[in-house]
Amino acid sequence: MTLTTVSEIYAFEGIQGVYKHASDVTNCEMEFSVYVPSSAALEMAPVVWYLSGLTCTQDNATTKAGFQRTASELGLVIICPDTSPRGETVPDDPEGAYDLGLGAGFYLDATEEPWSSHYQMYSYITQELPALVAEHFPVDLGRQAIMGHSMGGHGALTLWRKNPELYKSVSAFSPICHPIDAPWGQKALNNYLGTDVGEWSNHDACALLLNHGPIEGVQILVDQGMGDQFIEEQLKPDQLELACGMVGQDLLLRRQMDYDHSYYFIATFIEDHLRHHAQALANL
Ligand SMILES: N[C@@H](CCC(=O)N[C@@H](CS)C(=O)NCC(=O)O)C(=O)O
Repeated sequence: MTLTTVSEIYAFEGIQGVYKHASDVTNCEMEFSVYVPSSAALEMAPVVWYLSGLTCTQDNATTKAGFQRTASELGLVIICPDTSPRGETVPDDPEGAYDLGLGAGFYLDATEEPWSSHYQMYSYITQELPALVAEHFPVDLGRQAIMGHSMGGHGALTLWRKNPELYKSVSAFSPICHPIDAPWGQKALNNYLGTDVGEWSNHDACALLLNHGPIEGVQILVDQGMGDQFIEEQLKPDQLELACGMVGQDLLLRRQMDYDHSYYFIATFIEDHLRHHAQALANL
């Protein structure tokens, strides 16, 4: 599969790159970023996938999360995909709202028209992009972790719980924990998957845990700012805590006083998340 380099910049002795490629899965051109630490020249590196939230591209986390210093120290490759398919032919929210369509792929495979021909972000992230990355970068796909923010936190938790054999470690900032019970999630699931609420539960972290049980030996790390304006209506961390408690899933939910939903919050704690993943991946 062909890859085009958009940019490559030297950072903390590694390379922060942005790349684009034609995706057969999302049926359009996609961009993503990869940070490769210098240690990957000697040994294939473990990978952390970072899934972003509503309105984001690969660029937000790459330029604002500040992960490069710790990734370099720990020898982690960090991959930031885009949050949706892109381009003139890709459908968007009819009213131009930020919570559906472009920038709002919700990390699932849409089954409904007009979304299904492009909005296949689940298959893109779990299959097509890893295969492409393995062809072009020094990555050990036997050691993968996944994390994300908000909609990307929902993506990280659901992709992990559906694929524990792929992702050996998981964490999230301010995740949408229970999308079937939140306006952002209900709008997206209704549009992308149709009205069958039974199907929605395959894309809801709380429902997946309750229906399929815990993953032994994995601790979920979640940071949630208590000054986040979306906490009550959209994010519902208490629901995740309840679901984990009910099934015996190990969860470290850190309620961080005063922090909001922004990248300042993420930048403050991302080092802890990368150390959490490095430790889990080192034990494999
Ligand atoms: N634009 C929305 C909020 C969108 C939002 O907060 N997006 C988060 C993810 S859910 C984000 O990361 N935004 C981009 C950024 O801060 O760089 C609003 O005004 O209510």
